Amino acid sequence: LITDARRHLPPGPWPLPIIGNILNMNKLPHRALAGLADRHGALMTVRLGTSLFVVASSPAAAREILQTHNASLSGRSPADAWSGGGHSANSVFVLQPGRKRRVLRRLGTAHMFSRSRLQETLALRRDAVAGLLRDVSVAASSGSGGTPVTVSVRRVVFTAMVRLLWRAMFSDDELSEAASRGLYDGVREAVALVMTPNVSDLFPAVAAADIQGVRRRFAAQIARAYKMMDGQIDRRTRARHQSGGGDASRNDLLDAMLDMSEQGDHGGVTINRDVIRAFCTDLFTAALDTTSNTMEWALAELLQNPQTRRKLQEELGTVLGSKSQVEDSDIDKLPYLRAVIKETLRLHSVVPLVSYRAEATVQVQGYTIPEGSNVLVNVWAIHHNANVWTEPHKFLPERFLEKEVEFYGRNFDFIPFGSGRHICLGLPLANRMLHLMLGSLLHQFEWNLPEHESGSAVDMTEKFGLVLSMATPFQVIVKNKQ
Ligand code: HEM
Repeated sequence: LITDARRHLPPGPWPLPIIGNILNMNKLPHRALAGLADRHGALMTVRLGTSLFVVASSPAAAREILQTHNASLSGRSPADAWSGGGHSANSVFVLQPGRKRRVLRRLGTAHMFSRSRLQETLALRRDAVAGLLRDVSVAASSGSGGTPVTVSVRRVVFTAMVRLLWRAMFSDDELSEAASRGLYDGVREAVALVMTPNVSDLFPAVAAADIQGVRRRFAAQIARAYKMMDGQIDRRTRARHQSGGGDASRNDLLDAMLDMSEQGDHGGVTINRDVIRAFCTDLFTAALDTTSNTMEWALAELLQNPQTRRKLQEELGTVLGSKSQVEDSDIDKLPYLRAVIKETLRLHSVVPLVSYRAEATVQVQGYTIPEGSNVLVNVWAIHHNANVWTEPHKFLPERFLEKEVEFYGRNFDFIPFGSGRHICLGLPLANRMLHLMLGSLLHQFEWNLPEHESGSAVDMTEKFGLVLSMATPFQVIVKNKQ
C-alpha cells in the first residue's frame, strides 16, 4: 500500500497542505494520480516531503472515506491564501467540522436549496433561463450579412447564474452589467490565487511574511466581493430599521441571516456581517465556474457527437413543442437530457479531486491513516475506472438509460457532487439549472463548430484549477432557429 511517489512527482520537499499547489506543477494531477493508482492500488500513500497524502481512487475506498469514516475524515487544510481578508475564519469550504459549519450549511439548505425554497424560487429560474436565451439570441442576431456569430457558452452561463443567485439571495433585480463583470473577475482572480504555488504553503514557518504576496492579493479580491455584499447588507438593514422589520422582509437568505444576527448567539455561533458576506461570496464561488464549465463541456461533446445531439433535439422537440424553454416540471419527461447531463458530469468531472484532513487516526481497508494526513478522493479516476464503466473515455449518454445511477452521494461509482459532510450544498439547484439551461439552449438555437474546428477534433485539453475547464477558449457558432 505505502508508495513513495517522489520519483513520479516533482522533487520535494512539498509539505502538501494544499493539493492545488503541487498540482499546478503537475499539470493534470487527477490524471497523474490515476496513473499511479493503476500501478500501486486504489488506496495509496504518497509521501511528499514531510506530509502523508492518502489517495483513494476506487468506489470502495471512496465509500470508506466519505461514508464509513467520514466523521473523522472531513477536516480541511486550506491554502494560506484562503486566510486573506480573514476569509477562512468564516468560509464554509474550509471551516473545520463543528457547529459553525453545520449552522451555515443548514441556513443554505433552508433558504436556498430545500425542496420548498426551490418551489418558491421557480420563477427566478425561469427568468434566469429566459435571460440566458435573450442574451444568446441578441448575440445570434448581431452578425451582419450572414457572418457567423460565435459565443462563449461559459461566459453567458456564468452571467445567467450570477443574476439568478443575486436575486435568490438578495431579492435584488438590479445587478448592473459592470457589477456582474466585477464579480466574475473577482471570483476568477481569487480562485487563481488559491491555486498559485506559494512558498507560504511549502514552509508554514515563514507563512506570516507572505513572501509572494499571494494572501495580500487574495484579500484584495475578497474585499471587492465583500464590498458588493456589504452594499446589500446595508441596504436591507436600513430598510428593516425604517419599516420596523415586517415590510422590508423578503424572506430570502439575507433576511434569514440578518434575523439570526439580531438574535445573538446560536449555541456558540454568532452570525455577523463577516459571516454573512463570506457565506454569500462562497456561494458565488462554488456555483459559477462549476455550472458554466459543465455546460461548456456538454456542448463541446454534443457538437462532436452529431447523432447524440440530434437525438437530444428530437426529444426536446417532442416534449417541448413550441415552448421556448425547459421548465422544472419538464425534467422528468426528458430522460435523454438527463443522461447527457450525467454523462457530462462523469466524463468531465469539473471537481476532479476532493481533499480532506484526518481529524483522528482511522483504519481504512485495513490500513492506518494517521491523524493529520491529507486525504484525497480522486473522483476523476473513479469516473474513468474501466472496472465500473465500459469504454470509460467515450461520451456515451446511453449508458445512463440502461441503468439508473444517481449522484446524490450514496452511489460511490458516481460522485460528481461529492458525498458525506461536504457534499455539494448547491446540488439541488445545480441539478435543475444544468437541465434547464442545456435543454433550452439546444431547443432554441442551432449550434455549430467554427470552420477551423469542424475539420479537426475540438481541442478537449483540460486545464486544472479549483474547477476543471477547457484549456483552449471554446467559441461556438450560434444561429436562431428558422
Ligand atoms: C455542475 C455544478 C456543480 C458541481 C459539479 C459541484 C460539485 C461540488 C463538489 C464535488 C463539491 C465538494 C465536495 C467535497 O469537498 O467533498 C462541492 C462543494 C460545494 N458546492 Fe458545489 N457543485 C456544483 C454547483 C454548485 C452550486 C450551483 C452551488 C451553490 C449555489 C454549490 C455550492 C457548493 C458549496 C457551498 C460547497 C461546499 C460544501 C462544503 O464544503 O461543505 N455548488 N460542489
